[in-house]
Parts: sequence; structure tokens; C-alpha cells
Amino acid sequence: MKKEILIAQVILDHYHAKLDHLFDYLIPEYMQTLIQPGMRVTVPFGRNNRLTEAFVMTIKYRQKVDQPLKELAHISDDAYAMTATQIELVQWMKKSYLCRYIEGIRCFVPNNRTGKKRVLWVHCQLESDELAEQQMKMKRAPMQQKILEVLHDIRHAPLASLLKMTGASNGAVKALAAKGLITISEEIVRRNPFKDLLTTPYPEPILTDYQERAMLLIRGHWEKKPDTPVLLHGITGSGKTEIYLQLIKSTLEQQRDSILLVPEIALTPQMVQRFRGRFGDQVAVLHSHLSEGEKLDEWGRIHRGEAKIVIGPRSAIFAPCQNLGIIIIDEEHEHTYKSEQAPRYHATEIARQRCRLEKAQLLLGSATPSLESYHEAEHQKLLLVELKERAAGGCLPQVEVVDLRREAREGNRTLFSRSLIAALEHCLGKKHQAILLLNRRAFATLVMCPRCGYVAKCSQCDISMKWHRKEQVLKCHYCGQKESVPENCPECGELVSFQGAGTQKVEEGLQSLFPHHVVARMDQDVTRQKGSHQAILERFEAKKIDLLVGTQMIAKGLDFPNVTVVGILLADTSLNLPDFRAAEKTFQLMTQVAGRAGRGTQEGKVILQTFQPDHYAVHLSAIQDYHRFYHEEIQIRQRFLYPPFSRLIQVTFWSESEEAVAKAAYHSAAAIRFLLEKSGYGEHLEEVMEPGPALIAKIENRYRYTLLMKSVQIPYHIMRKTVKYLLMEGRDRYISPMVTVTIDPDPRFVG
Ligand SMILES: Nc1ncnc2c1ncn2[C@@H]1O[C@H](COP(=O)(O)OP(=O)(O)OP(=O)(O)O)[C@@H](O)[C@H]1O
Ligand SMILES: [Zn+2]
Repeated sequence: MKKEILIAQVILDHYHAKLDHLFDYLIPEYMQTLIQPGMRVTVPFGRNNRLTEAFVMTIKYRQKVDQPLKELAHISDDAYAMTATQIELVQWMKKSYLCRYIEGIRCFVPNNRTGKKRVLWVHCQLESDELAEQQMKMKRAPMQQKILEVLHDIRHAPLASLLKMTGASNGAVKALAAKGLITISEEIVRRNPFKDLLTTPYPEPILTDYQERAMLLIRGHWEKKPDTPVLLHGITGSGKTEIYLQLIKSTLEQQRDSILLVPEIALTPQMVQRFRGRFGDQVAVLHSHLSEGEKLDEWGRIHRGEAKIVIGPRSAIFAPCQNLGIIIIDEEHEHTYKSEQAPRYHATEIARQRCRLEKAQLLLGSATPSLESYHEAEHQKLLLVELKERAAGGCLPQVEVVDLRREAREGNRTLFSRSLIAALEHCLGKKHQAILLLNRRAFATLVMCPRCGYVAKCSQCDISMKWHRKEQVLKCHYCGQKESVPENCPECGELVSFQGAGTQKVEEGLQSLFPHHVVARMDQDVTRQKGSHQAILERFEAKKIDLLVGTQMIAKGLDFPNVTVVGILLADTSLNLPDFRAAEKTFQLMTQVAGRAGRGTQEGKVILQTFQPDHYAVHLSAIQDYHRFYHEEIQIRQRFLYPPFSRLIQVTFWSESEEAVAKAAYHSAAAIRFLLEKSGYGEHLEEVMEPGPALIAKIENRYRYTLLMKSVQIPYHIMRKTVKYLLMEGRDRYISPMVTVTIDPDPRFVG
């Protein structure tokens, strides 16, 4: 009989598709009591037995086989080990998002190559008489004398400061240490992302009636049904954050951890300020603007349980909390919760899985819940809790819809309607502030020929170039390519004109309308630099800015009571996108940005400019009636079988060869249909749609085709399995190696 041996199945820390499976390694005798699933190890790999990092997924006994197995070489730092839950989540992610193991693992395990930040301290314990005696002995070493003198006074100093103060070299310090006159110690310091953040206490208010009721409902519900998530639908300014604070406070009292997700980094500072104002240093942040070192140190604080509240955007859902009690997702409808890169996860889905596995509670909050979530609430899969009044006493702002067609007929072709100018004058006259939204960057969107219709396009991407006036260049917002601005049309020679408007143009227009007021702009161009959005928001809060212009970045979450006017310059930008969610996105954006006005005690006013005043998304957001919007929109979804009445999978094919990409798309569609037919779904093949060029048909010189599948009758897991089989395992047979394929399950952008 053959002997049983203990083996570890590992995933190599490597992104190569061919290495995306488990490898078996023998566990040497001495490691057997130490090793655990989730640990990071080093293994010999390949013909040269190169030492490679890997993660242990499982440990098991196996019959000894004739073919000899290689042995694990080394167990690495176990501080970064995955828990059993995390391993299970990685497996789940691989299956659900068709990603590689390592892509899932990398979400949980930080890159620890940065190491810890260490500071060296120098200490001196000499008494005065000893000092004098020693100094006598070192007449020839004036630097050493000086160091002793300085240290004798202050006793301790960081090495770097000591060298600066004395002008001495490292050698002199070492010499003193060698003589035993001073000692050197090492301190590990935390890289603190909050060092520049001003925290003021954020006291608990008396809850409003709605908040009080909401708290009772939520607590009562979770006592009975801890597994059912809550959807908190509260109008803008209704005080949802206070509910989050109170729920997290109870979680903290039970010694458990909380994760609070915000839709983008720009919203972290305001949230963090409130939470640190109440819970102090128990609050940690995790986001991509932290330095590697800061990230690692925050990760460590959470992992060790020193920080029990984590705030951050999407990726903070992977925070290493060891005793998770609650996850809260603020503005749950935001598309930023879906990752656009592998693994293409949705943070809410990860949250559901984590809550299920870790017995934690889940709360989704929004003033404009996604159709999917609200639909679930209607079908009792989520508990719906509503806040119908503003917390600080004010009411929702008045919204005036301005028909831009009429404005133009009456002779005003500028970006600023007469109503908007009047409202801004009134607002500034009262020393209030205003927010202006235009969901587009740059100065003008297009450079266009008024005679032949030529539009300047990026030569690598099939998309119009945007004019950036300050830099005097055309820029492609997809690949970043810059080109000079043509004066004449390259096709017909006519002088070109600049069409459309971006935030820069609004900024300049406003400045000339209101030369004595301060105008500032916040969009991706301005905030790419670390910390700059925070600086702008701080100035706005301190009332050093009167008019703030921005893209959707300024539309949500911000809470400034002195803002009484909001201008939406062009509601149509998002309405015209060829995406089945266009109306929903527009409604959400309009309602959210309108909600920035009148949050204090003064009344707010919103001017909504549009060419399509009769569109239901426009006029329902003008009266801020979520329920009616939901009922209109859900019927459309049902009629056309879009989510939540179906689940989608989108496959994108990329290649430098247009022929290859088209071929790949059509062959794949045909093969998927064939396989589905063989599995008995021949009657529903129309659920695999005709492939075609993507909405943006070319990016960075690569052509793009998309193939959309809509699972209604064909079960989703069957569809997903078929696609996976075809495009991953069988790809060599159907798709030319010149073509890249990405599979996006439950895509947020279709086209
Ligand atoms: N119970 C309360 N009493 C007085 N003020 C309150 C109370 N609760 C919240 N507020 C204040 O009301 C304002 C709005 O609250 P908050 O920012 O939480 O709204 P919100 O529901 O998150 O809105 P939005 O969806 O628009 O971001 C804040 O200034 C907050 O301090
Ligand atoms: Zn480009």
C-alpha cells in the first residue's frame, strides 16, 4: 500500500493565464505544524527551480504517487496570510467574474515590498562630569565632542535631526556608539494619512423623527432577520450619514469592525472628517491616493484591530477586518462600485458574500437607489427604510426647468440662461454660494469645420479630440494623445470653429459675468494631483470660493449649508448616451446635484437647463419624485427585458486588425449559440445578440467589437459557463491570437 503524504496546493504570484491553476507541493516534515491555508510561501518552480512566491489555497493528504513532488521552500511573513473566508471569496470571484486566482488574491493581500518605515533614535545617558571627562579624551574628534554636547542637553534625538543639527557624519555617531557612550534604537513609525487632516469633534445630534424611526426599524429587523440587507432610501440631505454613524457606533460597542464605502475618493475626506470627529483614530482609510507605505500601515492597523472602522472607495470592500460586523454602502446606485478592470467585481456583490460568510450586516443607502435594488426591496429581498424629510429643517429645493431651445429662439445662445444669471445674482447678493454642473471636461468638446462637418478625431481612437484652451492643445481623453490645434479645416480649408462647452469654458464665462467673485473648478483635470480636491473643498467650505464649477464629481455627497443655488448647465449630456441606463443615470445625477442646494436652513433653488424638457427623466428629477421615476423606468426595463429582468454578459474583442476582430466576434457568437443549442436551449438563441462595433469603435489603434448576451430563459450560470468554456478554454480554436478578449459579467456600461 502506498503511503499518504501531506501536500499544499498553491497559486503562483504570477499573472500569466497558463499558470492560473493549482500546483501541488510536498510539505516538508518541519513545516507541517506551521503551515496553514492562506499563507504566502516560496516554491521552486520551472526547470531551473526558480524560487517563486505563491499562496497556499488548500492543504490535504494525498496518495503518494510515483512522480516525485517538489517541496515548499519557505513560509513567508504570515502577517499577510489570507483567512479561510478570503480564500472562499477568491474562489467565488474566480467563478463569478471569470478572473484569475491571483487577480482575486491580490485584492485581499497587499504588496508588502514597501516594508515598514523605521526611524533611528540616538540616546545619551552621560552625567555632566562624565561628559567633561569623555570630552577631554577626544580632543582630536571635535565632531564627536559636539554630538555628545548636543545629546547631553536633549538626551534623545532622531538620528537624522542630530546629523543636521551638528553637521556631523554617520561615522562620528557610529564611533561614539562603538565606545558605548551613546546607544541607537530603532522605532517603527506609522505613515499617517491623516496628518494634514483637521479634525473637529462631530457631536451626536438629537435624531429627527424619521431617523429615530429608521433606527428602530433597522435594529428590529436585524434582530429577526440578520441575513436580509437593508435599503435606506433617504432624500438628499435627510441625514443618512447620521444613521451610518449610529449603526457603526453600536457595532463598535460589540467590538466588531465596520466598513463604509463611498463612491469616489473625492468624497472620502468629508466622510472621514465626520467619522474621525466622532470616533477618532479608530477610523482608517484605504484608497489609491495613499502612498504604498501609508496603505500598508493602514492595512496593518485594520488587520491588528487597532482601527475598527474603514472608510474608502470600492476597493476598501477587501479591507482585512478580522471581526466584521457591518458593511454600509453609501450612494449604492453609483456605477463606480463596479470595477472596470479584472477582476470585474461589483463592490455590493462582494459585500453580500462577505456579509454572508462573516455573519455581518449589510446596509445600502441612497437618495436615488438603483432600479435593481429598489426592485429587490419591492420583492422583500431587502428591507426598505425611508427618510422623507431633510434633517436640518429645510425642504427640497425648487427646480426650474429652462428650455434651451426657447432661450436660443429668443436670442440667448450662451451657456447661461437668463433665469440662471438672475438666480446667481440673487444668491451672490446674499453672500451665499452656488454649484454649477456640466458633465464634460475641457473648454470646448469639439473642433469642427462649419462648412464640411469635419471633426478633429484622435488618430488612434475613434473619438473626437477635446480642446484644452489653457495648454492650447487637442487631447484624446482615452489615450491621452496630444495634437496641435488646426486653424483651418484639413479637408476643405475653412476656418475651424469650436463647438460645445466644457467646464473650463463655464469657469471663464462665469468669471467674466461675475468679475468680483471667486470662481473655481473641480474636475478630473484639476484633481488628478493628490490632495487637490480636498484643498478645493476646504476653500469652498471656508467660503473663499463663491461659485464652484464641476463635473459629476461635485454632484453628490457634499454637504455645504451655504449653497443655495445649483445650476445644471446641460441635462442632456448623459441622456443621449446609447446605454439602456441613460435615463436612470440622468435622473440620479440631476436629483443628486439638485440635492446640494438648500441643505441648511435657507431655501434652495435649482436651474435645470435642457433641450429636452419633456423627457420623463428630466421632469421627474425636476420634481424629485423617485417613486414615479422608478415606476416609469421599471416598465421599460420589463418590456425590453433589461436588468433586473435579465442578467447581461458583455464580451469585448480588441485587435489592431479590424478583420480579425470582426471574425472573432462572429465566430464566437456562432459557437456560443451552437453550444447552447446542444445544451437544449435552442429556442432561446436570440438571447445571444448580433455582435457589432463597440460604441467607441477604436481605441489606441485597436478596433473593438462587442457581443452582448441577455440571460432571460437561458440560466445565467449556463450562459457564463458556456462563454468561459469557449473564450478561455477553447479560445485557440475560435479566436485568432491577434485578438484580445475581455468578458464582463453584469456590465454597468453597455455598448
Ligand atoms: N438629527 C439631526 N439634527 C440636525 N441636523 C442633522 C441631523 N442629522 C443630520 N443632520 C445634518 O443634516 C445635513 C445632511 O445630512 P447628510 O449629509 O447625512 O445627508 P444625506 O442623507 O447623506 O444626503 P445626501 O444623499 O444628499 O448626501 C448634515 O449637515 C447633517 O449634519
Ligand atoms: Zn486617442
